[in-house]
Amino acid sequence: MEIGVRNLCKSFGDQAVLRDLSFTAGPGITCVMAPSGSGKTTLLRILLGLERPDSGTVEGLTGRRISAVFQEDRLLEHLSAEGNLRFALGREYDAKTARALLDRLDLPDTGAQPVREFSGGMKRRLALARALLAPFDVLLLDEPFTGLDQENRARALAAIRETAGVRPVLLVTHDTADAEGAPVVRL
Ligand SMILES: Nc1ncnc2c1ncn2[C@@H]1O[C@H](COP(=O)(O)OP(=O)(O)OP(=O)(O)O)[C@@H](O)[C@H]1O
Repeated sequence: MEIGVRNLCKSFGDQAVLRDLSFTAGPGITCVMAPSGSGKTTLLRILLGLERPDSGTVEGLTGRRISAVFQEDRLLEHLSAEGNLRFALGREYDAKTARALLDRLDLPDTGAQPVREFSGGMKRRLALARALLAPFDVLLLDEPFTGLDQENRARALAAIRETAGVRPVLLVTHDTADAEGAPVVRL
């Protein structure tokens, strides 16, 4: 399956944010390179159906389950790692599957410790784990490696690649290193 973005335009007042943006995202990772303020959040909000474009269309998302890592972690700070995953995944939560992924992401067992006591990188990895554990057809990742060192970035990228398989992933970043051979779309 693929996502087709066709001639997307979006302005706020007289500020054109997306100007005739077109691209196709096929199986696996497509990197969206976006300098700050270039409209990446606006693009993701349009893909999530939270914002309407002025013109243009998005193909391939109707009826699809989208899982996302947002620019902010959007975790429940008073809950533990497990509490966050249980809350988000409901009946889909499986302790063994979750632990295996958290191990892959190098997130140790933090027991009942609330997320507010986590480091930024730990929160980011938990947000990524939550997105990867949810059932999805399409994955939208907004700078998922923020706060991760090289080693953990590589682990996270490998986990994303393996989990997504042939399902489309839009990996939004301003770091060229994140592309690693994936097709690149520039905003
Ligand atoms: N609802 C809105 N009303 C008015 N202007 C907006 C709105 N949303 C975004 N903008 C403007 O559109 C431009 C692009 O915003 P957007 O958040 O999409 O960029 P971004 O690439 O995600 O930026 P950053 O990487 O800094 O988060 C910005 O100049 C922003 O001020």
